[in-house]
Amino acid sequence: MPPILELIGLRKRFGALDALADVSLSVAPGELVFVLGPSGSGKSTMLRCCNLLERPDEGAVVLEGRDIAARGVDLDAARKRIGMVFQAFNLYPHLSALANVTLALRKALRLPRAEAEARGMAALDRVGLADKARNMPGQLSGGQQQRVAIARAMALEPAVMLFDEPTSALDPELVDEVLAVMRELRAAGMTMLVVSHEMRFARAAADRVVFMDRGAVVEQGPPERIFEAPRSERLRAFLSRRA
Ligand SMILES: Nc1ncnc2c1ncn2[C@@H]1O[C@H](COP(=O)(O)OP(=O)(O)OP(=O)(O)O)[C@@H](O)[C@H]1O
Repeated sequence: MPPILELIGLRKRFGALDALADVSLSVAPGELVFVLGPSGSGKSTMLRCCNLLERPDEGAVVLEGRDIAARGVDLDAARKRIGMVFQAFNLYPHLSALANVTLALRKALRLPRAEAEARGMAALDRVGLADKARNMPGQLSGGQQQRVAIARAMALEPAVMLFDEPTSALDPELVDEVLAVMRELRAAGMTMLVVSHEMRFARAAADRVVFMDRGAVVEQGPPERIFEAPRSERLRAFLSRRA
């Protein structure tokens, strides 16, 4: 099957720093690719290049067969195909859980209110929060807020979902409920690119683990190979620091 998302030769500099040195990565439909690496290795920058929140200096971001990093591409249209979930949930505090989800549907997809609400309720139901639809974010736990953010991204029915440290802002006891929702999404066939430090999740749910260091993909493979038989010295050192 052709990749749904392909990064080809991405480079990104911030001043003198090569945040991405030459990153290529392809993600197959339905695949969950887990990205790990030390702080500052370029994981977030790579993820943000996928939806052009950062514009790469060089390289292509091929989404569903089209380079969306090329000049003249309608970025709004391309971004509707990519959902993103951030470490900070970024919900509007003055809008209910349902309104946070439907706002994107009404603005981005221009759905009529009734249709947006029906789709929004279905998305909240999938993350187990149908009964909290009318709650304001302040009336939800951090884990519940992140599940609303996942519902918001998912409701757009994107081709790919990007997760940037989705559980890092959560109290430890709330992490599992968010990871469980992500596992269900994967089981439902969603294509996911996940930057996280949750190694347990990588072992249990990733199809492939990608190790980045100093702006480059150093090593990648199935989780059991990456964790049990790392090949590069840099990955071995990284894993031993985290053991
Ligand atoms: N907007 C920016 N301006 C300048 N430097 C930046 C910018 N964004 C990222 N960087 C730098 O680029 C490098 C890669 O950052 P990035 O956030 O992609 O790393 P990361 O692997 O996601 O790190 P972490 O695990 O700490 O989130 C870092 O040295 C960072 O300081």
